Amino acid sequence: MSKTKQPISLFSEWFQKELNLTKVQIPTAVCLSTIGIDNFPNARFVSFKEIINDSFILTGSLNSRKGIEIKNNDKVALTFWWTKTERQIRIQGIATEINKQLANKYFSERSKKSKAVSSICEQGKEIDNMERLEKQILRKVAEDKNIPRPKNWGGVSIKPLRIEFMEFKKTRFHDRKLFEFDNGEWNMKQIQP
Ligand SMILES: Cc1cc2nc3c(=O)[nH]c(=O)nc-3n(C[C@H](O)[C@H](O)[C@H](O)COP(=O)(O)O)c2cc1C
Repeated sequence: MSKTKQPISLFSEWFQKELNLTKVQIPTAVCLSTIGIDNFPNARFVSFKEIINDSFILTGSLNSRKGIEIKNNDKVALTFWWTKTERQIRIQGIATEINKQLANKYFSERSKKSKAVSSICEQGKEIDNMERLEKQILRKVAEDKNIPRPKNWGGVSIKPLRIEFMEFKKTRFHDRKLFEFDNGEWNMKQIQP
C-alpha cells in the first residue's frame, strides 16, 4: 500500500468534472445500500447533498425503511456511476444522524410541494385512500404559511472507511484505486480490473 492523494479531494475533483459535462436532470443521484432488518441488502437512489467534515450527507425520512435500517445497522454503502466521465465510485462507511440545525437548513431549501409531501406522508406506508392523501397535500401547499420540518425528516452523515475509484476503459483494463482508512490515515492500492 502506498500513501497518495486524499480520496475526498479526488471525489470532489471527479464529481465537478462530471457536473461540468453532464446534462442529466439529477446528477447528484447515488445508490444507497443498507443492510435490511431481514439481512437482505436493500438499495435505492437518493440525492447526494454535499461533503461536510469529509463525510457524505444525504437527507430524507428517518422512519422510512432506510431510516429504520440505518438505526439498526449503521454500516452503509454508496455507489455513484457517472456516464460522461465513465467513472464509478464505491463508498463504504458509517452513518450517523445529522443535527437538527442542519436538518432544518436542508428542509428549508426544499420546494413547498416537497415540504408538503414530507409533512403529510409516512414514506413507505400503505395508502388507504389515494384521493384523500393527494387532497391533504394540495391543501397543505395552498396554506399560505411556512411548512415546518417534521420530526421524522432529517439526514445522515456517512463517514467513509473505504472508497474505490474506477475509471472505465474501452480496453476493459479498468483503472481501480482502492483507498482504505486505517489508523487515522488513508492508504491506497491499485487493484486488478
Ligand atoms: C434520483 C432519485 C433521487 C432520490 N432522492 C431521494 C432523497 O434524497 N431522499 C429520499 O429519502 N428519497 C429519495 N429518493 C426516493 C428513494 O429512492 C426511495 O424511494 C425512498 O427514499 C424510500 O426508500 P426506503 O423505503 O428504503 O426508505 C430518490 C429517488 C430517485 C430515483
